[in-house]
Amino acid sequence: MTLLDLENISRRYGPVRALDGVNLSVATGSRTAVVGPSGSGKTTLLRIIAGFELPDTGRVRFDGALLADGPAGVPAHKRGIGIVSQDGALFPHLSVADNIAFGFERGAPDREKRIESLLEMVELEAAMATRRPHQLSGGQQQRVALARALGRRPKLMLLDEPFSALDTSLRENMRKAVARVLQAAGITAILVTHDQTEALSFADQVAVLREGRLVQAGPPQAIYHQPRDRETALFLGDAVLLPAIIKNGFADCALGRVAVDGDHAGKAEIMLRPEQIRVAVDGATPQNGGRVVDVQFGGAVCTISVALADTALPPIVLKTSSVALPSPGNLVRLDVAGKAHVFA
Ligand SMILES: Nc1ncnc2c1ncn2[C@@H]1O[C@H](COP(=O)(O)OP(=O)(O)OP(=O)(O)O)[C@@H](O)[C@H]1O
Repeated sequence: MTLLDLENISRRYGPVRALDGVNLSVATGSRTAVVGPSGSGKTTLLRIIAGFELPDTGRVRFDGALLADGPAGVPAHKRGIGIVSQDGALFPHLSVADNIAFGFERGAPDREKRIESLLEMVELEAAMATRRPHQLSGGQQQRVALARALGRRPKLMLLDEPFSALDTSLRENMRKAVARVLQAAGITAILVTHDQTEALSFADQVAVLREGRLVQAGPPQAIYHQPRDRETALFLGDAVLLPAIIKNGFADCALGRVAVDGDHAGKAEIMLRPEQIRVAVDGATPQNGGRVVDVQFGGAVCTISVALADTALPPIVLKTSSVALPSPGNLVRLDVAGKAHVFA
């Protein structure tokens, strides 16, 4: 079932088209991640859903109600949509408990019990309730911000880069914790992030914006392996791009004969994710491999550049483990796993 439906949303700021005809559906109970380069319209989209901004044209439907129809709309505080921002935006002069209870309806019964259960939900100790925000770590502050937003019992939670101020390991823990909490509470979520890995691991739908347009939306695996175009492919991760001739489900390219998706025939560009190409130091011949021209040791994941035989293409960049790492000058065998993607 659809909880949120964005229909042809456009928004301009003077000459800037922040959003241009965006259509997006969000299913009840799902997690959507919105990604895109800086200035592509992510925050504007979130603010339009929250009700802090109204579209120039287009409709926002939420839970059976029309929240915005062009510049006419329901105000943010009447939408029942929660939001957690980058800095958490806690009230510095209020205790954790008072911050959390801020969202409760006036004279709410069971105040203390609800605070306690929200703290538990976001995995914070009850003893934290009396602290002030400045006495908490960044991760703890974000958990309180999430508890405060959950306290309003929203059907939809908007997460605007809520992990970006945290360091890498804490980020990952928080992302998992937030996903767990939202799932347990049955709350639909939309996350805006700059971090592609975060988007791909958090969401069951990834929406890619570019210059105010929705380029592609779909499950993370599909977006990653079958991106609409070269730009989206490179935005979401490293990619090996090769010219090829396609025939009967196979591509002839500088890596030899490679299975491809789709039913394209003729000249095309194909894409492989580097992890689809296995590097072996044994059994290499010029027909099934290439020569290592550069090795970057990186601990668990190392990067090697390989010049393919009989081609003027620049060396391809691959990832490999530090075990049996080749050296520059070695001839290596390259085996492709899975199918290459063809840009139609
Ligand atoms: N209030 C505003 N007035 C004028 N221009 C604006 C305003 N808000 C956003 N813009 C412009 O609209 C475009 C989209 O901005 P938006 O903040 O939505 O992008 P974003 O994808 O969230 O970017 P970032 O990743 O850098 O946060 C940008 O070109 C921005 O400069």
